[in-house]
Amino acid sequence: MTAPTESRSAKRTSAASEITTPPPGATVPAVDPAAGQEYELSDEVLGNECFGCGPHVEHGLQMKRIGRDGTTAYGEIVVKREHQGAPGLAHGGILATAMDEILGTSAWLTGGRYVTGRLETDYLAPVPVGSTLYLKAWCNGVEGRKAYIEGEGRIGGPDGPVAVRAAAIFVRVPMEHFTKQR
Ligand SMILES: CCCCC/C=C\C/C=C\C/C=C\C/C=C\CCCC(=O)SCCNC(=O)CCNC(=O)[C@H](O)C(C)(C)COP(=O)(O)OP(=O)(O)OC[C@H]1O[C@@H](n2cnc3c(N)ncnc32)[C@H](O)[C@@H]1OP(=O)(O)O
Repeated sequence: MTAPTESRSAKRTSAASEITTPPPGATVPAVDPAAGQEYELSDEVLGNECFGCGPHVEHGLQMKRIGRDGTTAYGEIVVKREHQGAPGLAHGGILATAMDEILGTSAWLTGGRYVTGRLETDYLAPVPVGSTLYLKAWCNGVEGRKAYIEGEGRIGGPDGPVAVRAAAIFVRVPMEHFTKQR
């Protein structure tokens, strides 16, 4: 019989796998003022029908972008009944969506237009319905069209317990990526 071991997620301090860890030489771009402009405009420009951040999407996450520092983005959501999986607890897919939204925000802060290519999520603690999840995401590096972004969600506030961690590759796309589908 083998001795019980600490859970893998408890030992890990980052959600990033080999795939979502930037290669040597990837750099974090200095913030382009134009990217900041997109960010300030985001509620007006995209915050309409977005499930993640649209302020009027009734059962959406209505994530609020509450701050930035360079390419680091801060946000928060309140977990609603409509976001449940197990009774009284947030659905894992909803939490992944919240992470996608805040990580995507950090990617856009690097100065390009990005879509999610790969998203990895670690769930560390259950998130009760009614709680506020405080979200933070930062850029670990950009190489070619790929931005390597990481983040976390904490229950109750910026110093609350970490409930979710995520790491992702966002891929830079031209504007036509969005316009040609319509
Ligand atoms: C999204 C918001 C748009 C609204 C715009 C308006 C205003 C914006 C204002 C503010 C925005 C603020 C925040 C945004 C917030 C949230 C974001 C939510 C994001 C989403 O919810 S977005 C939806 C889900 N997302 C998709 O719908 C993508 C579907 N997909 C594709 O459209 C293609 O698949 C694509 C384009 C990804 C690549 O296709 P492609 O042909 O252009 O390029 P290619 O395949 O060559 O990949 C190039 C390099 O990326 C590597 N690569 C690609 N995929 C990878 C993977 N999975 N794992 C590891 N590496 C990967 C390759 O390995 C290669 O690497 P290398 O260069 O080293 O060879």
